[in-house]
Amino acid sequence: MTRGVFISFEGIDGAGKSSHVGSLAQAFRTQGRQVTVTREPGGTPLAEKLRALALNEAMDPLTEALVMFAARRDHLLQVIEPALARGDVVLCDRFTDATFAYQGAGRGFDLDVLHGLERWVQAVEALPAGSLRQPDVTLWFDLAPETAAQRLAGARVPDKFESQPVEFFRRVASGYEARMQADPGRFERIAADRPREAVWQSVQACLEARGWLK
Ligand SMILES: Nc1ncnc2c1ncn2[C@@H]1O[C@H](COP(=O)(O)OP(=O)(O)O)[C@@H](O)[C@H]1O
Ligand SMILES: Cc1cn([C@H]2C[C@H](O)[C@@H](COP(=O)(O)OP(=O)(O)O)O2)c(=O)[nH]c1=O
Repeated sequence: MTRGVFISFEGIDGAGKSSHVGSLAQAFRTQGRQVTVTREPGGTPLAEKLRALALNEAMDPLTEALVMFAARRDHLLQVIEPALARGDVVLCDRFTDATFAYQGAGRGFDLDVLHGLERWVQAVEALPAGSLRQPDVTLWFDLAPETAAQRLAGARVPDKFESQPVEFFRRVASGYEARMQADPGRFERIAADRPREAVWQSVQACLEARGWLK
């Protein structure tokens, strides 16, 4: 049976990642793969309710981290694990790196606590004890916060995170950088400051190089 592949998309708000999720799903489907497209926080009825709270209500950083990980646990068990077990390609718009980048680096919340939550939440039955479910590859759309802010201006009504100042997103970007340093083999850094077509070529090239797209 075909092995499932778990691909996450990361980057600061406005980096341009969502534009490529649908194109990648189409590319995999064209090659005969079943694709599950999903997002975090969200992806299940419960996790979508938690998303609405996390994106719209003020809360302290620990509460925010717990809400993100609670949504993630439900999403993993209900959607991601069954899809991987079926052999699907799972395309997930954000995963745990976003919690380290936004709650950890952005809000300054304790990284040790986040590591602890990661260990609890991402231990799943399909993996041996001690291993965690992580994406097979994480596409990090890297863009200067000023450029992302220009792209977002007028594009949509900002939520709680999108209305943060440029300084916040500088910290978030440094959080992504740190996650990449800690697990370089998992990350593909995509230079997102180029026209959409050039960014798309890079996305395809990364997945071809890993043998997942032909
Ligand atoms: N390569 C690009 N160049 C210019 N604008 C872009 C590019 N990619 C996306 N955009 C625009 O930038 C905004 C944010 O893109 P989006 O895909 O929603 O970002 P994200 O999902 O990372 O928050 C949208 O208005 C989108 O049309
Ligand atoms: C998954 C996750 C997202 N977030 C934030 C990042 C984004 O600002 C927001 C939602 O992400 P996203 O779905 O990318 O927003 P949009 O659909 O508006 O492009 O949640 C966290 O703070 N922590 C997390 O763990």
